[in-house]
Amino acid sequence: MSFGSRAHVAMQAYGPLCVGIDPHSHLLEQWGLEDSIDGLDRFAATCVEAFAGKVAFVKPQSAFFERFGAAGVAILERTLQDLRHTGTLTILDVKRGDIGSTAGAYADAYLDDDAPMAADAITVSPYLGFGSLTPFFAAAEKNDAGVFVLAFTSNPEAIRFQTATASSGMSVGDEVLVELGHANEGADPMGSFGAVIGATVAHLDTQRLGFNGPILVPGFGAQGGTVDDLRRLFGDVTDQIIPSTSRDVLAKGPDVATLRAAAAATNDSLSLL
Ligand SMILES: O=C(O)c1cc(=O)[nH]c(=O)n1[C@@H]1O[C@H](COP(=O)(O)O)[C@@H](O)[C@H]1O
Repeated sequence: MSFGSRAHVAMQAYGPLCVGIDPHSHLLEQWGLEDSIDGLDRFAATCVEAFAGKVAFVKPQSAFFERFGAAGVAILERTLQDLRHTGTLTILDVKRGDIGSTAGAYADAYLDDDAPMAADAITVSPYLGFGSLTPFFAAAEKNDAGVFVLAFTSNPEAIRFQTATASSGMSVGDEVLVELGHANEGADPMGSFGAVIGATVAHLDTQRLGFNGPILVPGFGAQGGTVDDLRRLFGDVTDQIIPSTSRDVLAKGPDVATLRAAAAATNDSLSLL
């Protein structure tokens, strides 16, 4: 089944929430863990225990694993493998993007079903041109995986760049959404090629949101995005959105039941959308 279909099923079963696994050093400390490989290992294993089979999506943030070098990356690999086939889909947050031939190697690393680091979906950056992402789309299609392309990100610096006018006359971010519409054409109930749009964005042209794909919405929670913001920004397409929060839920750890309850409460708050 395609990633878009699997995402649709998971959202129906568990609600739309994505919980990010972002092992910040201050969270490790807050959980009574050392800022070390052993601490990272315990943190990631606790997240898997808390969220596997309980939420639709989990999004490990690669940077927090990479900071420990190869040993950290090995823990990321294990985390992704432990989440496979639990009903919870993995979105590996790596924000990759490069010239096409190199993009192909990144696609092999993360989207090939047999790769040690295989995820259900990854985040990618379109700033080498939307066309440079073709190898990611091809690999995703072949492996029933998904791709989330940065469109309007949650950080305050983004707006000057992503709302700039491209040579097409559209903003850079809108061009990403239009291209995603082409990539998802004909998919039912939802395509596998998504956008990343922050919950903190001031304004969105809702006409551009009908691109028939999932919308990953970080910035919800710790960065200030609220359920009201989701309603304001995504009005007619709230059934496409995957609100994502990391610190807001993770701060409730390390107790597994408390983490689970925090994710469930957040999912409940989203049922009002
Ligand atoms: O691609 C992302 O997930 C992402 C895009 C974006 O626009 N903003 C954003 O915060 N993120 C990621 O989402 C997570 C947000 O974490 P919290 O602010 O703790 O919920 C981090 O891992 C960010 O790297």
